[in-house]
Amino acid sequence: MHEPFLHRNIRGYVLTQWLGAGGMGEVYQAQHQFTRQTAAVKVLNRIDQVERFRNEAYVQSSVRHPNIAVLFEYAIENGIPCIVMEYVEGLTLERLIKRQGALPEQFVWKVLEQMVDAVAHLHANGIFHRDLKPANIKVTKESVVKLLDFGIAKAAYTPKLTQEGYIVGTSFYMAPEQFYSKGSVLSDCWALGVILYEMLTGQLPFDGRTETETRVRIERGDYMAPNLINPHISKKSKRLIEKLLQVNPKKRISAAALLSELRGETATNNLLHRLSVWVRNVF
Ligand SMILES: Nc1ncnc2c1ncn2[C@@H]1O[C@H](COP(=O)(O)OP(=O)(O)OP(=O)(O)O)[C@@H](O)[C@H]1O
Repeated sequence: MHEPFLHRNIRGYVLTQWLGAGGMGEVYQAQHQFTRQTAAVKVLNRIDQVERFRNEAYVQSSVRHPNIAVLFEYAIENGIPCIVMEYVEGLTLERLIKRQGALPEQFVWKVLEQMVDAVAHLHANGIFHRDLKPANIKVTKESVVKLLDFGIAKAAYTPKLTQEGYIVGTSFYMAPEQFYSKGSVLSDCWALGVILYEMLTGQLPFDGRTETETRVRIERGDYMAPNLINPHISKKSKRLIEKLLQVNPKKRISAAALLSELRGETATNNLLHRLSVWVRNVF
């Protein structure tokens, strides 16, 4: 394994362990030489991705939420951009589902509520994540959820990162409208529906033998009823999946409305949520 930055010191953080490599760079676990604070350091290894990397840092630093990994700093070390962020222990939801298959419904609800809370917070701040998938979500031993990856998130100041017609996101989790470059924050809600289905059944709702077959199924909203795979799924979960996997984004439930529903709140509270967002924006 090639681990070019292992043992290096980046802004006082000594890189102690290689965690993995993503589309843009290598991620290491690190420890601060004086404070002993643990961090994760992402080192850019594709110079053509520098705009995207900066965007990731910009988006991640502009939000503060208990279910979103905190960015500590953006550093340039010997000309190489690095992101120093909160280290999140635990497993990605992807590993958890691969290991366990369908997850217990009570646990799924706990995970879902935290995911939706984080996504509603992003949306309230004008951020569209665009790449929600189990590999970008970590769950700790205490069942705390953290969103990790903001590489292709879109905020108001995000530069145009993709070429015209280039599809952004991972196709299994993509909403129908994203194939036509018409994605919006509601496309994140579709991805939440796919993730919810996967957590409850251990299977993807739209999984064709080819990319085209997957796309056709997504565009038709053609998925097997989740209770045919897992008969223990409650009616409430099934209804939520239906509300999220609506082909027409106008008919899809928003993250804020879903959060209220999960918390058993009323439409009044939904209004209060919108009011608190408005107040935050005034300040
Ligand atoms: N803050 C973090 N704390 C702990 N582990 C992390 C953190 N950020 C990333 N990782 C881990 O590092 C590895 C690489 O992450 P990275 O986000 O670069 O890639 P990816 O999600 O696999 O791919 P891509 O960026 O292309 O979607 C993954 O195993 C990921 O779980």
